[in-house]
Amino acid sequence: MTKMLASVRNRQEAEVALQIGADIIDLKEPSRGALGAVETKEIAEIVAFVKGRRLTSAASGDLPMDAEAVRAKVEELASTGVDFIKIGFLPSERLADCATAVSGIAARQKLVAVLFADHMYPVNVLDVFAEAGFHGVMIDTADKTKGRLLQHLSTDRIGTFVADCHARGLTSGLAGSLEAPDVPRLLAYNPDFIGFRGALCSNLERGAAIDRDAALKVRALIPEEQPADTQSRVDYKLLAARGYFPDASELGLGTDKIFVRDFVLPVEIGAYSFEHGKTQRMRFDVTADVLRVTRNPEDMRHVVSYDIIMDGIRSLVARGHVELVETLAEQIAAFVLENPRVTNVVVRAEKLELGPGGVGVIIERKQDRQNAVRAGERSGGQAAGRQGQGALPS
Ligand SMILES: O=C[C@H](O)COP(=O)(O)O
Repeated sequence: MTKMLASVRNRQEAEVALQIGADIIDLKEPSRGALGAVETKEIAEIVAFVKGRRLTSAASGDLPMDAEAVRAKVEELASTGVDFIKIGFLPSERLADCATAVSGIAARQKLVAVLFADHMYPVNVLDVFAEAGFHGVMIDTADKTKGRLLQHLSTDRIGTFVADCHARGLTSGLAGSLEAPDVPRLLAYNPDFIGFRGALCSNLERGAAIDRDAALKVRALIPEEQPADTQSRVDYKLLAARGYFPDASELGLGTDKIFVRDFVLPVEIGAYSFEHGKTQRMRFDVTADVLRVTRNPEDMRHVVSYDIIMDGIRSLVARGHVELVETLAEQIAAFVLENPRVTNVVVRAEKLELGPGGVGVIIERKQDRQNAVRAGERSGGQAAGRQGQGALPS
């Protein structure tokens, strides 16, 4: 399951992170940059205060790409007893040397490399960290004034990054001025953790103190692991009030329809030879019946995001040439129905360049409850198209 990482700057904030149930308490001083370090002595004190109740991590500071400087700082942080050390890597011809310089430490301490979505890296960058024995790799943004993670990387590339990490035995993390609506979109790709600072503060102001209510809202968007015995005596109403919807059909609130209309994309599609090796415009309309989970929808916990449908269509289209519109329509329907809250979906897939008007297909598919429960149990997330290489800007 995906864990929630909360970046805190001191013990008071660590206490709030503990109370709201963050899975990883990450020590970072936001006024000192994207990976600003908290004083080492304070890190040790906060780790002692947390006392194993949660995982802890610490940011290394914005280090120069100098092997000895990186090694010395990481060694210093390892003495604090923190579970993970996050080390920022800027693109540099010395990046591999810096990673290798801490491989000895990686044998006894979990190290997480942080790459920045607003920088460009060589395509083999994940291999460097896997070979140096890193525990994981995380993408964040370096310049917090220049947009959210999803403004730098498409969900498709994020999905590829997560899959590429997993293929190398690395855990994967995502962060970068994330906001609440980003969360379900990112959960769909099953990253190992998602990290927040700004979203935990009032008005998304990452330099301000953590706001308990804002942090609780983010927490509620990321399903928590339930103790094994909760299944038999689960109270759906209570869980729903806390933001978890293991089986929304139990709530008896019926369904609403969400839709994506006139979504036009260039697609490699067609059975004719003249349709190969090029794209043609297609229009997609999708309407999904979604089980309601509350009478008063107020935030992202209560909805199925139409962004996820658009992300899914983009990912499926990015897989490459498809012969038939029927095939693509089925794939879109299957993807939408992977969400356990969707009971029915209508997909209209239309080629726009073959006739005087559009040509295509409309299909309607229903949820198979058995499959829905299995899909929900599997991951709590859904994603289409996790293929390809080079997820990071290169
Ligand atoms: O490690 C995660 C970060 O602290 C994210 O910070 P941010 O949400 O302000 O970009």
